[in-house]
Amino acid sequence: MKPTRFIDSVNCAVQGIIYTVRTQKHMRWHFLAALVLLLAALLFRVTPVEFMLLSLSVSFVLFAELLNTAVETAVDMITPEYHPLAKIAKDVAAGAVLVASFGAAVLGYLVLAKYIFPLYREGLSVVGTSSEMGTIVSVLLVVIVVIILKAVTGKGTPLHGGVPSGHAAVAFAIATSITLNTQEPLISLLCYLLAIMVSHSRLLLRIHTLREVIFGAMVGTALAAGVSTLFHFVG
Ligand SMILES: Nc1ncnc2c1ncn2[C@@H]1O[C@H](COP(=O)(O)OP(=O)(O)OP(=O)(O)O)[C@@H](O)[C@H]1O
Repeated sequence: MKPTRFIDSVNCAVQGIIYTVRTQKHMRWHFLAALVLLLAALLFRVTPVEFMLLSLSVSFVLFAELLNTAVETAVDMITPEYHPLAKIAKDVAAGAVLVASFGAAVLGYLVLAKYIFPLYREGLSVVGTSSEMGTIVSVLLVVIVVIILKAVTGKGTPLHGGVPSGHAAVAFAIATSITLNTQEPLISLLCYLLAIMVSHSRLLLRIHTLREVIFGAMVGTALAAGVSTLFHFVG
């Protein structure tokens, strides 16, 4: 039955939001990100203008995801079978979510960077700045540990498959070493982004499972940070 009262219309709108949260895992991630952003805004006591910008970007992402779900549902109602036009409609709607999310990430970074960076530098000073020698040692150590682990588990070759992912381990070790060498948050962020892309490619090529890649990333990060801490306290 069509709603006639305002309160019934509001109820329908809330039901739409609940349906999206229940059925779309991306919406649940967006809500989680919104919660984290809200807590960060409270914690760092951002200015009213900054809060307004953060709220706008979060609302825009949620708005785009709701529209995406509406488009998907309408398309499924018209044609549950594969259709090139259905694909275009769904891909464009998903593109809208991607653009909104990217914009929110850039805005979140620009607003929160000045609050987070000092804490970030303080945290890094505990581990210490990696020296040239420390960087070389940690990358070599990662390669050796990966080969040993692959030999012990009996799966994969040094460059292909097995536990853990050597590419993920080395990529994360390099990203960690660069982070400790430069102590520059943006450079660090970009390096970890590259490490994630390298790791993701191993999943796409079906050479490693998600677990192997995550384990590799953890081994690489832990060894690079560990070697740097050792050099920091011994040197
Ligand atoms: N009927 C269809 N015809 C052609 N392609 C389709 C059809 N249904 C889905 N697809 C393709 O599959 C993709 C995912 O569509 P789906 O309906 O499964 O959305 P989803 O898994 O909720 O994805 P998201 O919310 O991340 O966009 C679409 O972007 C589209 O490329």
